[in-house]
Amino acid sequence: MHIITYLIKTLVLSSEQRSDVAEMAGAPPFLDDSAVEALLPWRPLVDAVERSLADYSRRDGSVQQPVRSSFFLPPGSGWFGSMSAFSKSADIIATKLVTSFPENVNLPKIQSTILVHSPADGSLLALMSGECITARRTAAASVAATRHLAARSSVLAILGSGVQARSHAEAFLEASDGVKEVRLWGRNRAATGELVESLSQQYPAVRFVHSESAQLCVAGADVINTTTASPEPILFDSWLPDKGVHINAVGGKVPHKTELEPALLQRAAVYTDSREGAASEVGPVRVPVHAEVGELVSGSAAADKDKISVFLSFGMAVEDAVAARLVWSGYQSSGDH
Ligand SMILES: NC(=O)C1=CN([C@@H]2O[C@H](COP(=O)(O)OP(=O)(O)OC[C@H]3O[C@@H](n4cnc5c(N)ncnc54)[C@H](O)[C@@H]3O)[C@@H](O)[C@H]2O)C=CC1
Ligand SMILES: O=C(O)C1=NCCCC1
Repeated sequence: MHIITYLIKTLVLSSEQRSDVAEMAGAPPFLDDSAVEALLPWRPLVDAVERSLADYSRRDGSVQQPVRSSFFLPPGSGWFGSMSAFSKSADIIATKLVTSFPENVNLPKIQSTILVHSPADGSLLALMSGECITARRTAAASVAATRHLAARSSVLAILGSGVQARSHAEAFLEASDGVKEVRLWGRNRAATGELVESLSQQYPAVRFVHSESAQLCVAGADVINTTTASPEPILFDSWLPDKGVHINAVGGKVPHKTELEPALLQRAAVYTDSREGAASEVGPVRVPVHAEVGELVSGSAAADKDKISVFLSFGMAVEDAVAARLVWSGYQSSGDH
């Protein structure tokens, strides 16, 4: 449904008037999260995000993406970010307006809307709810990084039990081969139990473990995904071996990466999505970046196999753009307009 149409229909008009407005032509459609979810299959998304990382890292103009602008809202509990990118290969411009309100109870803590523009003539093509895209493209970036950095993905550990925890479990199970066991630990025991139960029903062939502690969860895991909003470290250096583990560090206190103990970051080989993004948001612990994941994808840099690897995922607008392209193309060919 068109967003202007929707707003007018639901807020102002009588039922007869509503059907007249529904016929109004030319307004860009608004795709809500259930529409987006139905048009965003995992494997094409992971492939598209992986390619977007490589396109970005080439710095050849095929991706235009300024560092996102953001600000905190007084009294400091909220954050607003504006992130735009053009992707030549996806032939799209996308702008995501995103907020983080960690104290929200009845609303998602991360909320967003995406505006999709045509690079051919600048017209506004569509508006999309950004929550599903954010959940999925972030997990897709972790799967893409894991493809290039992990020796194995047989045992997966996920710290956290929220939106990103679920999307990471789904992304690995849908788009990564060889996952046999998924362990989950979350500070909120009840929410973690519910997530384990729900995933067990969704993927009956996979072994899910509700871990008693974060340390037990990560012991012996091949891939660790940290997906909490914790402002303090939840993953510690002494818990992990010298090498043979890959970590996707996704969460933290927005916008900084705060989930990993500094000693762990300092001894790991650190990778990121964007050096510029990392430089503006990494927080107080400064570590050298070995490579961007996109450089690994394109082969212009090689992974350091002698160390634990950490992918510091800050989130990039070009990931939203290629996800929005999949949704938009699916919508156009669905006949649902
Ligand atoms: N890198 C990226 O591109 C993106 C990163 N994020 C970040 O990922 C994190 C998770 O986001 P969502 O899953 O959407 O949020 P959510 O609110 O659905 O889940 C947050 C999880 O963190 C846990 N948590 C909160 N405080 C904690 C603490 N002090 N110690 C341990 N666990 C704690 C909660 O129990 C919950 O399991 C956030 O930090 C968010 O900013 C979100 C979207 C994109
Ligand atoms: O890239 C994103 O989208 C986000 N990144 C940091 C936290 C909020 C959402």
